[in-house]
Amino acid sequence: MKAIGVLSSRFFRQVLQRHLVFLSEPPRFFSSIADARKALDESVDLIFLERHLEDGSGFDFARTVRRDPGMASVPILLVATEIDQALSATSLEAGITEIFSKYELERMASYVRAFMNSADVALRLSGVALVVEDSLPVLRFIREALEPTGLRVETCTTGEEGRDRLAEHDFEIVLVDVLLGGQMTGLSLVRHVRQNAGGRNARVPILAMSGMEDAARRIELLRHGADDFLAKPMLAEELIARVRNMVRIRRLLQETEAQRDHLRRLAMTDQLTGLYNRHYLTEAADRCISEAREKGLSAHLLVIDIDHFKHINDTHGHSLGDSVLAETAARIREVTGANDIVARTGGEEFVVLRVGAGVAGGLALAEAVRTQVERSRPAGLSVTVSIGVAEVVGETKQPSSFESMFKTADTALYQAKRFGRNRVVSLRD
Ligand SMILES: Nc1nc2c(ncn2[C@@H]2O[C@H](COP(=O)(O)OP(=O)(O)OP(=O)(O)O)[C@@H](O)[C@H]2O)c(=O)[nH]1
Repeated sequence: MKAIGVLSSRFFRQVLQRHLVFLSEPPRFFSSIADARKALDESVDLIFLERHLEDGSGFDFARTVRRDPGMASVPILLVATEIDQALSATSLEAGITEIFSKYELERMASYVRAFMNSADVALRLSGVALVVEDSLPVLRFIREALEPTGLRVETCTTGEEGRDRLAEHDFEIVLVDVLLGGQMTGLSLVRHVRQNAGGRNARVPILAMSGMEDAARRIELLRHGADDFLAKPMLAEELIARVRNMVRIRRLLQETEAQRDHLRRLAMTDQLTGLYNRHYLTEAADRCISEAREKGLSAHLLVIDIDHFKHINDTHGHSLGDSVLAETAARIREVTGANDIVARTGGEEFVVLRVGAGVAGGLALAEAVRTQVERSRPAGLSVTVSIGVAEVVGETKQPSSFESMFKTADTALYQAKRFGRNRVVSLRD
């Protein structure tokens, strides 16, 4: 961050510097407009200014800065002893960004910190921008404006070409001209992208551009899914600022969605085993069972309970008990399929719901779980499970629910425990 201070008082320079110690490079100071002008030959990100300078007024210097199109958006911060209406009006007219009293330099430091943060974010642009525009000079102008931000710019001259590129690659942002060379207009390209919901780039930010002062067309574009509109001829600074804002908003949205998905996964998952929890099971199972009924498919619900788990805990400790739970869950996962719902519903109890298996499908699955656990010796221990199965046969179309299937499977489990454990009992729901 390159800052300059155009200030006449040596004492005030020191005061200012003390408030700006967080800058990576200290500001370069000048007391005359003539010297400060020379400094503008190199790039400058921020200017501190006083009203009265050795060889003229600070306002004149601000006007000089603003006449340079490359410096149109550089913040100019005026520090003044007294702020009144006349000073504010002249400052505004001269292009000064903000006025701070010499007695509240902490407020100015906060402004500078916020500006640095936003400049940091701006620096991090990456990815590819697609520009669909049939004028080669405009394409060149956009490329030259955007590439220094870190975006790579891909260009094409017709809507058809744009549509094909959008189907093949992910873009950070799309800039589209309203009138294009081929059959497709900018509007039809915008509609194509937005109508293809769920498709690649369906939610990419779109900035429409046109030289026509046609409000109806602008509204139409925005209605069909363009996010912003820029009139030609464009200012490079405005183009960059809008693109940065759009990309930043999209990233915020993506981050929020990722956090939401993560929280959703956490809310439906059992932390110890990674299986679904009871909350998710009760929500999803009723939906699956009623779908099975409507389609005339069978459904099997298995309630799996580790035998004498209290004894395992008491003998080997709670931590080893946890390992037994996690490994038993992994063994159950090995013999179940991607369409089965597998959950841990309580301490040492697991549930599997399978839809669409044959008549003996539930029993076979339960046997597979039982033998897999027994054979694998979770955590190096001799562990067995008892399993109760509730079966709903497809063709009968009898009404059933998760609650009633769970009750039936629980009754079957109770019988399996009573008959000596390490076995499967199946009952019709
Ligand atoms: N390590 C561990 N133990 C748990 C967890 N949740 C519950 N338990 C323990 O699991 C044990 C369950 O014991 P019981 O319900 O008496 O059943 P059991 O000893 O398996 O006997 P049967 O089911 O009749 O074969 C209790 O000792 C609970 O403290 C857990 O997350 N980790």
